[in-house]
Amino acid sequence: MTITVTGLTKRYGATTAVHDISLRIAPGRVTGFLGPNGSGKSTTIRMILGLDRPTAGSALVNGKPYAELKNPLRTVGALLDARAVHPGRSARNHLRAMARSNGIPERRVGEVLETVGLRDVARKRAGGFSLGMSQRLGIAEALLGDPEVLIFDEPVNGLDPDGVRWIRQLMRALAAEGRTVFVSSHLMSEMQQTADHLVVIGKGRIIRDAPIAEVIAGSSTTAIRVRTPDAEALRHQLAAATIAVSHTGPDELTVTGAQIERIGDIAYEAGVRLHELSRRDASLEEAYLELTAPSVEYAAPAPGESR
Ligand SMILES: Nc1ncnc2c1ncn2[C@@H]1O[C@H](COP(=O)(O)OP(=O)(O)OP(=O)(O)O)[C@@H](O)[C@H]1O
Repeated sequence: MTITVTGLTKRYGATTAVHDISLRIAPGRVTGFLGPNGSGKSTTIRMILGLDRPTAGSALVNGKPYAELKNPLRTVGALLDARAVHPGRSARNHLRAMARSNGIPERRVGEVLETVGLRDVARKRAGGFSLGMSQRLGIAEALLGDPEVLIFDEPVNGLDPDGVRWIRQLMRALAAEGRTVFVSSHLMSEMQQTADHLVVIGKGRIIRDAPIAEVIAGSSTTAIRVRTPDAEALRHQLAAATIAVSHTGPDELTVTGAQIERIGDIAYEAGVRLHELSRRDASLEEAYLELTAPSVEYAAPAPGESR
């Protein structure tokens, strides 16, 4: 099942939270949804879930607006920031009530409690849960209807390293089962290990919608290092091919903005001997910060720097 967003726009008075975005979020992979604070991620997710009405455009799940889905919880499972669990209710009773009112078989309650690791505390009051346990209960809710589409808004908030790794493995497993997994996060190192595809948004507009490998390769901090006894000769050849050399040492060059194969070919054709030709990939964090720098609304000066 695909999430299809077309020309989606949301205005709150004078603020345009989401501005004419179009996306196709495909099944069988984890799509990360990234963007600075206030860039419109939650607003977009709320519109996909029918919790907010678009000013213009549409957000469809399997071709239909959320409100028109026959069995919404069995189609789309979601974990949002704010969850409302009656604090006096046990996790099990809470899930049972949800299952009952949504035509979900009761055996799913035991299954999801097992999946999220809350089986042993299922009879305890949810009000006494730690942040991490509440987060797991929210995920149990999302999984309850065994939906094909899963949307997680900041799922690793408050989880310890073990919980963070568990979420990563869960999302990978859900995508491997062919489900559509859409997840927002501010944790770049985590996203780098979890997502196949990224949507980056800034000030309500799409900045990038591409496989994660492309996003990283597109960063100017992805560089190629060349070691050669003929550095000067190679530098001339690269300049002639308008390839940027960012650093030259006595027997080495650092090159940006070119494919490694191209550099190897240029060296070969010029008869330049290479002792090393290697790529240093940018981290997702570097690529992300570069992409979103113009869209950051709430920037603080760097420590020790005045504005
Ligand atoms: N109910 C609302 N009324 C007025 N403005 C709103 C409302 N909801 C969101 N906004 C505004 O819309 C913009 C986008 O907010 P949104 O919460 O979607 O961003 P976000 O990317 O999820 O941010 P964060 O990473 O901080 O959670 C912000 O400028 C926000 O102030």
